[in-house]
Amino acid sequence: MHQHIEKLYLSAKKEKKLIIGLMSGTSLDGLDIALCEVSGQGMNTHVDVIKFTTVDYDDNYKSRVKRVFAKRECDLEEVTLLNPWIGQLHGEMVAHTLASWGIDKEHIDVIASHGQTIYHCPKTQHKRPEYGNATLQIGDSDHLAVTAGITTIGDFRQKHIAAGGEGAPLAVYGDYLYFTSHQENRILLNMGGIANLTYLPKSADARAVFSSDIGPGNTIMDAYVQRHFAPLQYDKDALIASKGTANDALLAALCSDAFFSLDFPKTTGPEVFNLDYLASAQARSNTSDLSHYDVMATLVTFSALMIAKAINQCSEKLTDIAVYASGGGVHNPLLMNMILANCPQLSAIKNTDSLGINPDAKEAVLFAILANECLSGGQQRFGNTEQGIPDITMGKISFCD
Ligand SMILES: Nc1ncnc2c1ncn2[C@@H]1O[C@H](COP(=O)(O)OP(=O)(O)OP(=O)(O)O)[C@@H](O)[C@H]1O
Ligand SMILES: CC(=O)N[C@H]1[C@@H]2OC[C@@H](O2)[C@@H](O)[C@@H]1O[C@H](C)C(=O)O
Repeated sequence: MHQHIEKLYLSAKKEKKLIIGLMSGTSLDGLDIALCEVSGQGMNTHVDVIKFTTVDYDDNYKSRVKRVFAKRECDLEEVTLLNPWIGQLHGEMVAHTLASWGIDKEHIDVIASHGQTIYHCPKTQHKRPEYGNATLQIGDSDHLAVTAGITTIGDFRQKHIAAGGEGAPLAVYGDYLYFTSHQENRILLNMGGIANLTYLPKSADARAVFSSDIGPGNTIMDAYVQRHFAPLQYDKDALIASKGTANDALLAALCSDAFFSLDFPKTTGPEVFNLDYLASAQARSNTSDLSHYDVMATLVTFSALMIAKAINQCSEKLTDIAVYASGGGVHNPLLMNMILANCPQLSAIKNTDSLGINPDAKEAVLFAILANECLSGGQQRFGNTEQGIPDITMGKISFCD
């Protein structure tokens, strides 16, 4: 037997594994690295996040990725060069982080790598009947594995599409396995660049759960701040938006996109919700001369209203429901207060800290759970392909030499 297959086989049988979950999201802020001790599988999965950090991307990374990120047209040579370059960079980031934690790579069973999404394109978006759903993550895991010297499981989204899904949100798998409660109905809300939610009724009926993207979380706000308030990268603590007033006409134009009328589950990305989307809404609503502060106030209201609408749609069927938030949006007080104000059935929105997972680490933990399922799971049945949850094992395995 090949030594790597044998090592993986032994890892798969272990009671507890050390898995590094990696997430590089649509905000391009940094690489989230979660060192997780994972035990069990399926509904018996247990995760302890032993260490967590975000390694910030420098301007060089951001500007290189932005040349191709969410762009319909770009230089194909650039994409080809970025694919190994990001994989190597992520490998170096993991190696440096492990060294700073004083942890030997030999103790790590596998890395679970999301890669960097550069284009997401479900059928509802491209509307070309000859093609199916599609998404592209780069930062190839062979390069990551060789650089870090650790077996890496990556490219999780393609199997989801191959089995009939849109390649996202994959959150439903981890959320169902880790956050399902028999005591309360839950919504897990994540607000990164794009906001999404997972609906987890306490019946724990796998055919009733689903995850769906909602629309923008921070992505348009971040892009606007980067263009008009450089060198700021985002509206820290909503200091900019708090100085403005939301404009009703612009808000109505922003909320009118057909995406918001589609049923759950659905997916989207910065390919749709970007500065061009904002400019078009401003042109249609005659609000192109609004102050930057008023635009920011409108954008945060837009995100909050669409998120609240999605929560309200989920809670229609259930009277008591608890919402647990994660992602960088939890740090935006204006966003959080506006969501709560528009969900009259909720007395509070907690964050996933209260369920044992740091809200900034949650997506990286998800990929550690998916890697654990790839190695030791595979028995969980959702019976729910039409809700975007095919019963599949995701991830491709890259050995380190
Ligand atoms: N203190 C803060 N105040 C306001 N916003 C904040 C704060 N901290 C983080 N954010 C927002 O959170 C964003 C990062 O969120 P996160 O890391 O969850 O995104 P991501 O994982 O890249 O996105 P996605 O989940 O869509 O892939 C920042 O770009 C910023 O907009
Ligand atoms: C294609 C892609 O990278 N989508 C991301 C993005 O970021 C949030 C939202 O859009 C979600 O659908 C997804 O990530 C999370 C981790 C998911 O798949 O659940």
